[in-house]
Amino acid sequence: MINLREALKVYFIMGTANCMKDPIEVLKEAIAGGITFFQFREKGKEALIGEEKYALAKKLQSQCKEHRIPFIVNDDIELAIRLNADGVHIGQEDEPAETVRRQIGDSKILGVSVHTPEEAEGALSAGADYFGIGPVFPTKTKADAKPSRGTALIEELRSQGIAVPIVGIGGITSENAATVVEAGADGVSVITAISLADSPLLAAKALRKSVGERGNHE
Ligand SMILES: Cc1ncsc1CCOP(=O)(O)O
Ligand SMILES: C=C1C=NC(C)=NC1=N
Repeated sequence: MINLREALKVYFIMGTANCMKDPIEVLKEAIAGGITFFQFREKGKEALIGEEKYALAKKLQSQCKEHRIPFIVNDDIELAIRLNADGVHIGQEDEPAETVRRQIGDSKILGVSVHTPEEAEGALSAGADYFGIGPVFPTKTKADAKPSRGTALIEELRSQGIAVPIVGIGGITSENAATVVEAGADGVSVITAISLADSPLLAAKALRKSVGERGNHE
């Protein structure tokens, strides 16, 4: 099993809706820039479905495999199982985490979005391997995102002694990423900071640097 806390440092999430360029090219550059974890999140009105979605996911998964980067699927459990993906990420509105854990088995990674201490409690008892907490900062990428709450919940969970791996998400860039990690997150999860960057490579590099800096605060 990988060291999830380490792997969650720079967690890139994307689907066709988040890219202007070819998603395969965007992921190639993001990997070259140093992302450490990838989630295929195909959502929105023009989202691919069926065999087209599967074919793109397979190509993105093979790029991740080549560079030993965990490949996670958002929401679509069936696709994750068909691909033998490294895991899935689910929200509170999806199937209950207990059900998903049973479907994917214990060796796969289960990520859960949480917005309150109660949701965190529930996710933990369901066997979540990491939490996605956000939106930390305002974001336009997820239309139905809840109001941004900064790092309050991350700090609250850490003060309660909850040690589970956590990534912050929502409006994160290389400018504000360090504050998310300083608040107690193990890493940051981004969509547009990388997917819409002129150079996804340089964007990933800058994020890696800003997250890695926590170690240099000695
Ligand atoms: C999927 C998701 N969940 C909470 S905010 C968000 C969107 C994050 O996108 P961006 O990194 O572009 O703000
Ligand atoms: C909504 C989300 C929250 N967090 C993560 C890591 N992924 C998501 N899709």
